[in-house]
Amino acid sequence: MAHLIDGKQLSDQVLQEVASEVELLKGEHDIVPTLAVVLVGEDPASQVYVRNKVKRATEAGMGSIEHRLDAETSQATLSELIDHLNSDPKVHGILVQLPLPSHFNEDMVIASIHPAKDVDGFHPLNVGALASGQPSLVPCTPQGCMIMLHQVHPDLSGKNVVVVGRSNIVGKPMAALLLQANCTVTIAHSRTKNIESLCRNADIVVAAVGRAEFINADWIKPGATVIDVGINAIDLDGKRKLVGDVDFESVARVAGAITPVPGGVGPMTIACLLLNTTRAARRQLA
Ligand SMILES: Nc1nc(=O)c2c([nH]1)NC[C@@H]1CN(c3ccc(C(=O)N[C@@H](CCC(=O)O)C(=O)O)cc3)C=[N+]21
Repeated sequence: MAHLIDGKQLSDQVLQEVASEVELLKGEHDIVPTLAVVLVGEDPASQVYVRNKVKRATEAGMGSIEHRLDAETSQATLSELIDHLNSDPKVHGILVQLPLPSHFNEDMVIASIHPAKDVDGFHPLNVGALASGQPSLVPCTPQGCMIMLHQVHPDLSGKNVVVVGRSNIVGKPMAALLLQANCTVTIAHSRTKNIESLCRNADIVVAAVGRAEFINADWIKPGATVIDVGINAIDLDGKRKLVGDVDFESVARVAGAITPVPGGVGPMTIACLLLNTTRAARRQLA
């Protein structure tokens, strides 16, 4: 059986560090690092994530502000809210929950967030900084994956890594971070040829495709490390169950180390979001 990389436990460690930094910022600078979360529409899964983010922020001693807008909200109204949060000195981080309802231009919304408050790391300025090796605010999920990988591989140098998925929020920034850590990185996607044998040669596979249990044991080199970014709700005997992009049961038998779903990348994403918020707050001191 593969070693289980416990995201819940590791995220608790990160959150303890976050809580200490919050105490410092309060004691030495009299500021309460504060995250504003904007949720448009009623998507039930999004509501769960937002609730978790706010809960963890509170536990770490941080401030949090929730803005819920209904699904019919106009782009102009959302822009006004973001402008307001951009100029509010008590707000250090802004997260607009994605995806937005289809009438929004997501790229425009992301670009309207002040880069210094962009705790998702999605603003073009932060994307460019990461791509050119001057990372500032780094996307939370890839950042969490790197912390998990470092648990198993203190030195990632020279590892062959396949990232399955090329999204702006996971695949691309993940590849940039791995490259910075001196890995040899391949990004695989729906048009990739021989994707299975490609993965089978990898020391590390990062699965971020958004398809339930897509990757099975045949894709994995014995002893490889598998990071499962997927969070898919499936129906099992009439009950809602969360599964990853990896067929955990079969892959855990061949992998050397694997992250579970739930309790893997998800909690690390939230911990890194709050870490980014303290970093943003500290930079805004200057
Ligand atoms: N601007 C933006 N930034 C995001 O970071 C962002 C987003 N939009 N939209 C949605 C996705 C999804 N996401 C998750 C974070 C934590 C868990 C998490 O902690 N999941 C728990 C299980 C939670 C449950 O039971 O449903 C776990 O994996 O153990 C899941 C999903 C952040 N996202």
